[in-house]
Amino acid sequence: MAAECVVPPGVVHDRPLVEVHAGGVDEWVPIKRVKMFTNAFIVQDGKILLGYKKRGIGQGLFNGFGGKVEAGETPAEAAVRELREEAGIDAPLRQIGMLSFKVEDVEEAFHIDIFMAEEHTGTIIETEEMRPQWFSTTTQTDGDILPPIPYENMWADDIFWLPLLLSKQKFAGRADFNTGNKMLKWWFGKETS
Ligand SMILES: COc1nc(N)nc2c1ncn2[C@H]1C[C@H](O)[C@@H](COP(=O)(O)OP(=O)(O)OP(=O)(O)O)O1
Repeated sequence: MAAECVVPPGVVHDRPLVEVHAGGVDEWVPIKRVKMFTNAFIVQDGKILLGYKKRGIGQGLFNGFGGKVEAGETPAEAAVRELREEAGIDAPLRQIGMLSFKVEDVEEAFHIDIFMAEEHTGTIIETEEMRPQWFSTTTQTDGDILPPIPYENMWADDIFWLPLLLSKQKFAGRADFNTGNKMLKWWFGKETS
């Protein structure tokens, strides 16, 4: 019999999920309030566009392009706006994932809708917030020009779910962090096809 899949509190999903990675301490920290964010990735021609965050949350790390969902916006509208603001481009974004993060001593949990597109229009530019850079999504060979995805310089959760995004599998998950950005407990799952 298949093991029961206990989806953590705060993880919003329409369809059944199967566990892919889980670990850490026994209990989830209770979530009282949630703040909505977006994060968007362009994946095309064997490469992924990431941005080096120059300020604010996640400064000094590479991430997708995104930010807070503003009043009156849908997450999809916010994702398009943030991609344009942070990288100067437009893309036919579609939602591929949902993540919930609770950081110790931060009252509001992060609810982040994750988007991706396989094409874009416009010229990629460096902005006040982000320095965009392409990375290779393929197995490295000596002839590769692009560097591999810099997981060592990204949020600790990314290595658990970014491979699901790259293989276009819908996913959801949660991680609880301490104030030093160390993951205390985590769970990531993908939709059953
Ligand atoms: C805790 O783990 C996280 N992992 C990942 N992969 N991404 C995260 C994590 N925590 C936050 N993020 C993402 C969510 C957003 O895309 C950004 C933060 O957005 P920001 O605060 O920069 O939002 P803006 O509206 O752009 O902010 P400004 O007020 O600076 O314009 O990080």
